[in-house]
Amino acid sequence: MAAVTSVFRPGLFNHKVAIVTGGGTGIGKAISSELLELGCSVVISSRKAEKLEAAAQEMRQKIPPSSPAIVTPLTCNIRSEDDVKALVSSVLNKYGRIDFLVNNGGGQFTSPAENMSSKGWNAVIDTNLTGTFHCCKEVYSAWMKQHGGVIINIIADMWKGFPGMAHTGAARSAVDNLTKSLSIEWAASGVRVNAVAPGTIFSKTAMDNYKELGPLLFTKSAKFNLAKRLGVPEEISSAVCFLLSPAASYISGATLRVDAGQSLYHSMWEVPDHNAWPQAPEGENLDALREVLNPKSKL
Ligand SMILES: CCCCC/C=C/C(=O)SCCNC(=O)CCNC(=O)[C@H](O)C(C)(C)COP(=O)(O)OP(=O)(O)OC[C@H]1O[C@@H](n2cnc3c(N)ncnc32)[C@H](O)[C@@H]1OP(=O)(O)O
Ligand SMILES: NC(=O)C1=CN([C@@H]2O[C@H](COP(=O)(O)OP(=O)(O)OC[C@H]3O[C@@H](n4cnc5c(N)ncnc54)[C@H](OP(=O)(O)O)[C@@H]3O)[C@@H](O)[C@H]2O)C=CC1
Repeated sequence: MAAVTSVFRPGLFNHKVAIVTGGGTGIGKAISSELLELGCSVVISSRKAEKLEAAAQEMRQKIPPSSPAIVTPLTCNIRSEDDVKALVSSVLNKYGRIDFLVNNGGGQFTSPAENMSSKGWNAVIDTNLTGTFHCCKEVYSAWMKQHGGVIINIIADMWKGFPGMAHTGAARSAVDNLTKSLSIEWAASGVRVNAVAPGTIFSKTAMDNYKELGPLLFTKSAKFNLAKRLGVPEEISSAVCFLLSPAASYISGATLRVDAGQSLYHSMWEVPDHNAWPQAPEGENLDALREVLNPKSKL
């Protein structure tokens, strides 16, 4: 299979250093691979050491000889502040700098809100909101406050609510807002903070997260955007690389929707037909509406 090649200039990120959470799979793997190709050393980080090591091995094979970049796998559960502190400290000990942070690690399960346990709700909020906060805060305090840098938060298409995944919708909306707050608070340190909101992006790992429901969820979702197809992780990676690059030097506090217009289009969530809604108030407008709906009716 042909390798994807970055549209950006080789050497664009030579000698820069990035942390990409969830960097060993799906979207994070595409981002890490593109950064490595462009000369940026990348620390890929998530909870499972074996998975990370395998991903790092695969990435090493693909770094072009012209790139000075190194990939380092380091485990970290972003839900734990201590883990995040240890990660940032290890990166600074090894590389002496952190130019970019990509908060990509995260996820959720599908469930109607009424069936979510408090533990399940908290797992998703802790991962996607608090985990992102931990990483932003630690990288800022330990490095970017003095040296500047760029942070990208990966969120989701939660603009019209997120039925079936209400926990993640709430967490990602919060991260959208956090992105704006941090961009203002940290501007004077030369830190840009932006977010990317992907549409439905296919990767094997993303689909497998939903077990037997995965293939149906992803295939069904393909028609709910203007492209009439699913996105792939490389289409998120190029947007992230743009926002990290000097080409985005005047962009901060923004969220870029990379969703082929999915968020403008209709939702895949069907509201069943029902008669449970309160009736409209009687009056001339309702009478006129009845006439339109049923012209022969005697009102
Ligand atoms: C077309 C549809 C998709 C469109 C949008 C796509 C968006 C994507 O984000 S795709 C990427 C998907 N990838 C992931 O979600 C990967 C990361 N996800 C996770 O790690 C989990 O989903 C997590 C965030 C919930 C964390 O899980 P875990 O580490 O196992 O958490 P805990 O062991 O601490 O306990 C969790 C607690 O949460 C509840 N729970 C977890 N999974 C489910 C489930 N499948 N169904 C119902 N409930 C679940 C449950 O209460 C767990 O507690 P216990 O019952 O005691 O185990
Ligand atoms: N694919 C899609 O359609 C969309 C994805 N997104 C978001 O994009 C991001 C990447 O998802 P995608 O690549 O598609 O799916 P993946 O399931 O492949 O990636 C999720 C990554 O997050 C890591 N992760 C999960 N929990 C933690 C944690 N507590 N600490 C550290 N790392 C963690 C996982 O690694 P490990 O389990 O080893 O910790 C994994 O590498 C996620 O935040 C996802 O929710 C947003 C919108 C749409």
